[in-house]
Parts: sequence; structure tokens; C-alpha cells
Amino acid sequence: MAENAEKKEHKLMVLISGSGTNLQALIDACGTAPLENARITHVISNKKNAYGLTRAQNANIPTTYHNLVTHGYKKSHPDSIDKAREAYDVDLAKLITENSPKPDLVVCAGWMHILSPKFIDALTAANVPIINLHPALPGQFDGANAIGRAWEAYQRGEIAATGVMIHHVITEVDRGEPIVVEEVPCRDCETESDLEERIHKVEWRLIVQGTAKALGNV
Ligand SMILES: Nc1nc2c(c(=O)[nH]1)N[C@@H](CN(C=O)c1ccc(C(=O)N[C@@H](CCC(=O)O)C(=O)O)cc1)CN2
Ligand SMILES: NCC(=O)N[C@@H]1O[C@H](COP(=O)([O-])[O-])[C@@H](O)[C@H]1O
Repeated sequence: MAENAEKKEHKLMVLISGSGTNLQALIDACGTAPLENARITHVISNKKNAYGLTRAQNANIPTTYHNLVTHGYKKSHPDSIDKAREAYDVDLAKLITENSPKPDLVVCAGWMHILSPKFIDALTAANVPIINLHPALPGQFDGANAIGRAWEAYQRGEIAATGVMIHHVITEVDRGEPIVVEEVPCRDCETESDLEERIHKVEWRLIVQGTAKALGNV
């Protein structure tokens, strides 16, 4: 206990858009090695009905819903979706950097919004690193629906395996330096949802490992 007490607390902010099973893996892992000194201080979702918000509330973690449309960004910039997205991202960055406590790390855990350079520059200036969970191998199936595209590529005989990675977030989507990577071999006569289920189980482990590694715990 004395040793833990000496270690600095690591504050995590988690961005989600969906069911939050990876958020739940982080919630369950905080307080024990390798996240013995980590605490999730805030969860932000861009989807109002994201069950991950319920998971956070059940764990007494403050939550914020921040949406491009319902919060008027598109209405304020009717002629430019890029300007609307930038304004949204500027406010998202403020939500993260100007609310106390400022996090030590932002974890994108199923966060389905492409972050603009304005957001990334703001967090870099505030010295808050960002990592992301992506269900593919580095340089393979960047972007959304990576699992579905991997399953289809296997059916076409183009790949033998897919995987999961946790990577640093840069402007170029899913091209940041990998932190932890695990291959998931594809299987014959397996449905897409079977592959998805196997991948999710790897994600729930890697999101903990990758977060710990990004914090310098391992
Ligand atoms: N600048 C970056 N932003 C994000 C990264 C990144 O590496 N750099 N990682 C993604 C997460 N992600 C894949 O891991 C991802 C999420 C969403 C999309 C996408 O096409 N989003 C669409 C909206 C889709 C939807 O609402 O269903 C969009 O933003 O227009 C691509 C990749 C997080 N952001
Ligand atoms: N490009 C990122 C991406 O596609 N992420 C996907 O979103 C899911 C979120 O699940 P969750 O909300 O249950 O954690 C994850 O399973 C992951 O495959």
C-alpha cells in the first residue's frame, strides 16, 4: 500500500460512441496492476444513446454528451462542414483541457469521430497525449468498419490474419505509432460476427495493456 501511495495518480479521460465494452474493461482494470494508479475522471460521448454513458454513470464517473449536430455546430456553420467540425473539436478540446482535473491521457475507446488537426494541436499544446483502439493491424483497414472489411478480405483470400492495435493518435487516421499490436488469425467457415467476438475479447485485454504502456506503467 505504501508503494502505491507514493506513485502519482494517472487521470484518464475516455472518449466513446457506443456500447462501451472497452470502457468497461478500463473501468474494471483501474485500481489493479498494471493500472493500479489509474482513475477515469471523465467520459465523453458524441452519441446520446451510447450505453457506455450508462456504464460510466454506474461507476460514478462524470459524463458529457457532445454532439456535432444537436449542439448547433452544423447550424452555426451551414456553409462549411469543415468549419463546423473544427468548432466542435475546439470545444471538445476545451472540455478536456480546461476542466479540472486535466487528464494525463485521453483514450479513444470506440470513438467514431475523426479528430481535426485543431483538436490534436490543442491537446499537444496542453501536453495531453491521445491513444486509440483500432481493430486492425497497422496500415491495414484504416477507418471505420475495419472488422467487416477484414472478414471480407479473408473471404477473398487476400489476408490470413487481422488484429487489434492501440496506437498514438495523429491527424492521419489510424496511422499513429503503434503502442501494442496483437494479430488475430482468421478462420475458415467463421461468420463475421464470430470474428468480431474474437476481436472484441482481444480489444478488452489490449486496451488495458496499451493504456498502461502509454502511461509508462509497463
Ligand atoms: N485524427 C484522428 N482521428 C481519429 C483517429 C485517428 O487515428 N486520427 N482514430 C479514430 C478511430 N477510428 C478508428 O480507429 C475511426 C473512427 C471513425 C471514423 C469515421 O469515418 N468517422 C466518420 C463518422 C462515422 C460515424 O459517425 O459513424 C466521421 O468522423 O466523419 C474513422 C476512423 C478516432 N478519430
Ligand atoms: N475505428 C475504431 C473502431 O472501429 N472501434 C470499434 O468500436 C468498437 C467499440 O466498442 P465498445 O463501444 O463496446 O467499446 C470496438 O469494438 C472497435 O472494434
